[in-house]
Amino acid sequence: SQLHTGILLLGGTGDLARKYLWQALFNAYMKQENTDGELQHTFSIVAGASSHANVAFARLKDIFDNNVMCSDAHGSFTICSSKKGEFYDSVSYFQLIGAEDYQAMCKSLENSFSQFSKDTEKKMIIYLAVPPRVFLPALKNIKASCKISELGVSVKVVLEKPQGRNLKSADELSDELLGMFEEHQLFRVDHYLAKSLVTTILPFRAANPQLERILNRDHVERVEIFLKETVGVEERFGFYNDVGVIRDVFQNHLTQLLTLVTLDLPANLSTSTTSVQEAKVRLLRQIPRVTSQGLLLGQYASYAYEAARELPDSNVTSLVPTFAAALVKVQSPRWADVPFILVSGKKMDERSSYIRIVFKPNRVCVSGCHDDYHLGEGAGHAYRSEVNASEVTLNGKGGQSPYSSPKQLVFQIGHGGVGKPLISVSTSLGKPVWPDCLQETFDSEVFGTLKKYHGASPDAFFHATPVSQSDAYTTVLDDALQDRRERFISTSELLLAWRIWDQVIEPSPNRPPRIYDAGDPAALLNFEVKGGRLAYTAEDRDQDAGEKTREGPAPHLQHLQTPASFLGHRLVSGTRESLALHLAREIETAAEADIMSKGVFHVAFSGGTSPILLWQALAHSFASENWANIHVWQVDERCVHPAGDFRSNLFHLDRHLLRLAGVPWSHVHTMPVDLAGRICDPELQGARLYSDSIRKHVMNLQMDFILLGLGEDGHTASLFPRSPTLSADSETLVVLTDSGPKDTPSRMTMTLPLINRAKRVAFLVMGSQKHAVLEKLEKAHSRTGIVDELPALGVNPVNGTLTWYIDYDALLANHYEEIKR
Ligand SMILES: O=P(O)(O)OC[C@H]1O[C@@H](O)[C@H](O)[C@@H](O)[C@@H]1O
Repeated sequence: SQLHTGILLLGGTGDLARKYLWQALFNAYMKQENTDGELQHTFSIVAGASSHANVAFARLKDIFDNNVMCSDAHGSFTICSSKKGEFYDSVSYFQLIGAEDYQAMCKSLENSFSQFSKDTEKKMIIYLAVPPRVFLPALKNIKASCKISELGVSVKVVLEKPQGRNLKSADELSDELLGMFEEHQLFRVDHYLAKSLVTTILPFRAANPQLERILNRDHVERVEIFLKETVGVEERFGFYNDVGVIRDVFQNHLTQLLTLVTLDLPANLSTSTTSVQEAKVRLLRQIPRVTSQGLLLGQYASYAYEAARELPDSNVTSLVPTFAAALVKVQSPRWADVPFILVSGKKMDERSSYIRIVFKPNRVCVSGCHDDYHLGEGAGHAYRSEVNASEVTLNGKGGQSPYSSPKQLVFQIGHGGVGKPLISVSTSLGKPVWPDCLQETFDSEVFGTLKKYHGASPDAFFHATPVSQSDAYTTVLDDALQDRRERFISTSELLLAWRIWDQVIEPSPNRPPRIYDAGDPAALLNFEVKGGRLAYTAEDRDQDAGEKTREGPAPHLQHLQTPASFLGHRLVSGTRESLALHLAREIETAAEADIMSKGVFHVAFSGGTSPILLWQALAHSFASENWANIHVWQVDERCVHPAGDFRSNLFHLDRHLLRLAGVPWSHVHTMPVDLAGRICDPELQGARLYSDSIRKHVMNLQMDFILLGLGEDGHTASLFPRSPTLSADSETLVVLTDSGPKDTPSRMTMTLPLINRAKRVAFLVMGSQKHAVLEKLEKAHSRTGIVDELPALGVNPVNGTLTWYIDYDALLANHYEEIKR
């Protein structure tokens, strides 16, 4: 008999298709080639996207050259290479924009199906690897234009995430989809379910009834489900900034993993296709919604800085979480009160994804307790069913006590320093039965030099690795081709999973994420489970360990000797993130001292992208009661409408500091560049008005802290080379200037005499593009009359201090790049 499958891949030139789907399609194509079975299975493949065919084919060619590979599994390399050519030639492409494009595409599909006889079974897969806003319009067009069901073709739709933004929108989307297709035609992908190790979880459980008997509240202390990544958002800001970590991985991957270890096993796993989905639905119904008490959020320190470059128009970056930890409960007789701790983050100390089931200690230790397992501080206590002492350590391997490890069952899904995905069972739990899909393993290839694995020696476990190491998308496609639904998400599952996260999904200024440094050397994210709550263990400020790492270079740079001064003034250097945290800390200390002695602190900020990290650090760590005594000023401002123009310094200051920190508006002194809608009109004397405010509020015209930046041409504030404003007399505090780069708005700026009266002045200089100008300053600074060329050299506080904060990129440029490598 014969089977023909037409695959329509929408988003065929996109990121997902490039990274995974074309390879998976090619694997499926080769698999059919290698099968000598009776069934003759042929494919036709149509790709669709919004780009013009010329552009699309160039991309497809590039994908086939660089991303689609022949491997050992494909047999002879020469044959495989020629098959790859054949496969590529068989792909047709359609630019899909309007209805007529869909009609042309459908015609071609219909033609390819009509070539087959009545006896041929015909199937079609519509794979939607496109942003969700395209799902419905694309499907409606296909429904309207393609008459394939009339040709006896059965249709399946494969959908990627995210499906909705919250419960309501997911519900609406599902309604629309179910208006067009039957439930059994919808294949919602969660690629985690198709990871090789994850596919073995249920068979492993079924093969081990003795373990199944202890997978319950009487025996399980807690379950940790972790997905830690070392990468940041990279080139995906457009997607991620709208989504955040909870929508990105909690609602789907982590929730799904939770169901796999907790669902009641269906009686016969292999015979039923829907019973796993049904068991998951029963389980999901027993999970109460996650509340804000059970949730911690974080954002890596350079996120807003990077996002501001990628998405200059967005104003929500400050609250988007890139890290979260959540406490989930399953209110069933089997699992009630067991804490499920779900954690995921970008830019973490290691890449690792796993489910770790920690069993309760079952012995009472009276003496020699150092050999016994315990969770928290103080040995000697034994059986502990409460979780209030369980601290979850995110920084460093496994975060165990120095004592011997607990009994545990670990599903190491990926990475974590081990060479293969593994199921690992503490030897003290007895030897498990490995079903056919797993094979026992213990070799140096797996553990390399790793001494500790989830807090114990690797040989304290029995380990097995999946026999099949297929990549997830190959499995996804294979399942869809074979109509296997158990690893896809049903509509009920999807909606129940959204329900769990619905209350905590929207970022809120009342719950700003904690800012952490990449890799979190200060262990700022470790937390405790206290009753029904999660709480960070480390204070954001005042912690010794944190202090050290914030001030010193990152570990791999410890041998890096940087000078202690620059141009005769104090120099602080570090990575971009550590520098921002350090400077924030110094501003806080200065503010606390001044508020204590005179009740007020006047700080003036420059604009640009460099201070964003600093503002973030200040907004999230600075005690809110202090803001009541702080006045915020602007060093300079561009002549644009401040409210909606991202060129405005105030716009960024507001987005990353003022609105988050709750600075009282009466203390925010914005430069009056917009008076009654007239922008920097000299007649209205905005500069004089700002000078008057300074005279009114600031004793002796002495600002307590002025933050300056440095331009590549040597400018600072808005004092540009060869500008008449450089020779302002000591009574002129603020001026309008149009001496900046051509074609940019003119500006309002503080003058050198005002800046030089300040108590503390800081230059913040970040990025390798600033290296050359720093060298220029060094060479020129002892020359006289140079300020006109390099205005930054005119900054010399008369009675105050000057500190240079320069990040490694700016200070060391290429040399730093080499060291990092
Ligand atoms: O562990 P994997 O397979 O690399 O998957 C993790 C990825 O999963 C994706 O679904 C998320 O959108 C990404 O943000 C995340 O990086």
